[in-house]
Amino acid sequence: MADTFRLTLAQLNPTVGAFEANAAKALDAWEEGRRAGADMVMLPEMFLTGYQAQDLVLKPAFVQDAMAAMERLAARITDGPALGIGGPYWDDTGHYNAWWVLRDGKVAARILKHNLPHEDVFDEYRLFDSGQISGPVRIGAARVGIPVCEDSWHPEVAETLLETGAEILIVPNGSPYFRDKQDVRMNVIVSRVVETGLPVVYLNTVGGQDDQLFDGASFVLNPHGEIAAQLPAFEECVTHVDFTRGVEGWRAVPQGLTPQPDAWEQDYHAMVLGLRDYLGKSGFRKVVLGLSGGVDSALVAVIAADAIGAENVHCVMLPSRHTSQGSLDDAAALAHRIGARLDTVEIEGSREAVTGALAHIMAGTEPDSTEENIQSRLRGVMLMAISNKFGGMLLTTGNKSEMAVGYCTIYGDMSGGYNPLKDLYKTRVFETCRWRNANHRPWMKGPAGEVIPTVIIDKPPSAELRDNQKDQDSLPPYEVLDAILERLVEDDQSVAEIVAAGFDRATVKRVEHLLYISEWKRFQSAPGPRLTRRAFWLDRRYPMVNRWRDQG
Ligand SMILES: Nc1ncnc2c1ncn2[C@@H]1O[C@H](COP(=O)(O)OP(=O)(O)OC[C@H]2O[C@@H]([n+]3cccc(C(=O)O)c3)[C@H](O)[C@@H]2O)[C@@H](O)[C@H]1O
Ligand SMILES: Nc1ncnc2c1ncn2[C@@H]1O[C@H](COP(=O)(O)OP(=O)(O)OP(=O)(O)O)[C@@H](O)[C@H]1O
Ligand SMILES: NC(=O)CC[C@H](N)C(=O)O
Repeated sequence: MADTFRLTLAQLNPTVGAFEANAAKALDAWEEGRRAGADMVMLPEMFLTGYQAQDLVLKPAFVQDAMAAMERLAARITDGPALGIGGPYWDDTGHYNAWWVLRDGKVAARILKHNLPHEDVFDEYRLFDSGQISGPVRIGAARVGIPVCEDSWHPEVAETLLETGAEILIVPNGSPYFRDKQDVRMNVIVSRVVETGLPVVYLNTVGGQDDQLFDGASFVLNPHGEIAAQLPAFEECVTHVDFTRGVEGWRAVPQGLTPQPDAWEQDYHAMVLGLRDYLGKSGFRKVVLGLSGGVDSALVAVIAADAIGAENVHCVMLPSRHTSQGSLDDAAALAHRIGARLDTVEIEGSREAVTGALAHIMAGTEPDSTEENIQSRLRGVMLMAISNKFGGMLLTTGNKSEMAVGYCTIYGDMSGGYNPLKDLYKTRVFETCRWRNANHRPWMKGPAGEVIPTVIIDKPPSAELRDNQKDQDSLPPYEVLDAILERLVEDDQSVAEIVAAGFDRATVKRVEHLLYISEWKRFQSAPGPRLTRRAFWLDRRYPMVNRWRDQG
């Protein structure tokens, strides 16, 4: 019997619901594997339907369609390697998240996911039944055991596979990104390697789906934890891994390891890919955004230029009487540096028209945030008109600090279809601008160099909705605000714990209050790429009506 086994890893980007396009990608990878003499070509979890398909997999017509597409794909897998690919499977016993092994024109095996994730962004108890643990499958000279994603996060499935004769573990994944997740995965898989003494192949999906990013970064570990292959993060890649059998069993032949990005590059790439895929997969090619001369819209414009090319980014400066010359100059400099179109639309005339029309109702009242918000909403009206007319999606720019405390105007600057900064705290916005000015990568479509003028990064943030307004008039300094928010949101700390860590109690209570009273705003906010374990959406599901406050 041959003592070699060649596995093709297809770290590819599917689109939810695009069965034929996903099957075509799988088939291309299979052809590539066949040309390379592979024994098996492997695609990620639920690749045929795209992941996560959420409640679509509760719909009989969707699953029937997917299973029919799978049978059609199977019929084409002849005279070549086996093809492993994820897709739903329903029978009389239940509804499963399955990984299908196609060979010789038919379905050779279906591996049913046993452990269903039901934390953070996952709700698979609601969507699937837990499958019986399947035994290993013989492919060429090797018996492969197949834990499906979450199955590899617990010892049980891998142990059973070892006991039933598995020689190599291959894990198809739909593992969504959060910052430094790769370290978490590596620790999990090292545990499986240590427990079983088997080589483990970890293949992840790549691409954006709504708010979630799948970062690829697939890898292969040999017994004793040696990394034999490391694929790129956030990029598609098809590669072949050879295994040879020696006296100690199968080992992957080590190959070149793609360097992995640091946390700043990970987040930046996640924001770029998240935007590119959200636009591309929803059928958009262009964006429009309000460019204020401030740091948030500057970073969003650069992310957009990197995602879809500056020629597809339409920046609009919408000055009011409170807009400083500095803001006008800074917006112009930014647009010039990235090479994007910049138009100017004055809002002063329409502001006067709106306040005039309301004058008889507002008579006797004092100016307050009402008048400030009208400016913000007029910008939304103008920008949405440009979006409607020319077809670019409006990007909104509120960072995580602002979204957390509701420091943004509903139906005003919150207007827009996607928000690249939604999960990035303001202190990280500044740092990310500096990182992008100092770094350029081949996957960035925008220009290299100092694309964001340092004056934009260094000046005190201002909404410029009234004269001499600064964010710090309404909010604690961002270093303090973000530190408190991180403890409240990411770490679920109590008020007492935060105060014990040295923060002023009144400030902590104020931030807690603002966080809770703006839940409704976030409910109505645009989606954005998930960068942390606690993004505002599926990771953190809080009620909008909530009178509880931490008394600590
Ligand atoms: N629980 C709830 N469910 C449903 N609606 C609720 C609500 N609580 C208040 N509301 C409604 O929300 C309204 C208040 O919210 P909203 O109209 O957004 O206005 P509001 O939050 O009062 O003011 C906007 C804030 O965002 C700041 N800001 C910062 C940066 C940029 C920008 C910008 O616009 O460019 C703005 C601005 O300085 C101001 O502090 C109320 O009139 C009330 O009707
Ligand atoms: N004068 C303006 N021209 C164009 N867009 C504007 C203008 N002012 C605000 N906006 C839009 O509204 C968003 C909220 O901006 P604002 O300046 O009020 O607060 P910010 O959070 O400091 O954002 P930024 O750092 O981008 O200025 C901006 O990012 C921008 O998209
Ligand atoms: N799709 C899954 O089963 C996810 C498993 C695991 N919790 C992860 O995030 O990678």
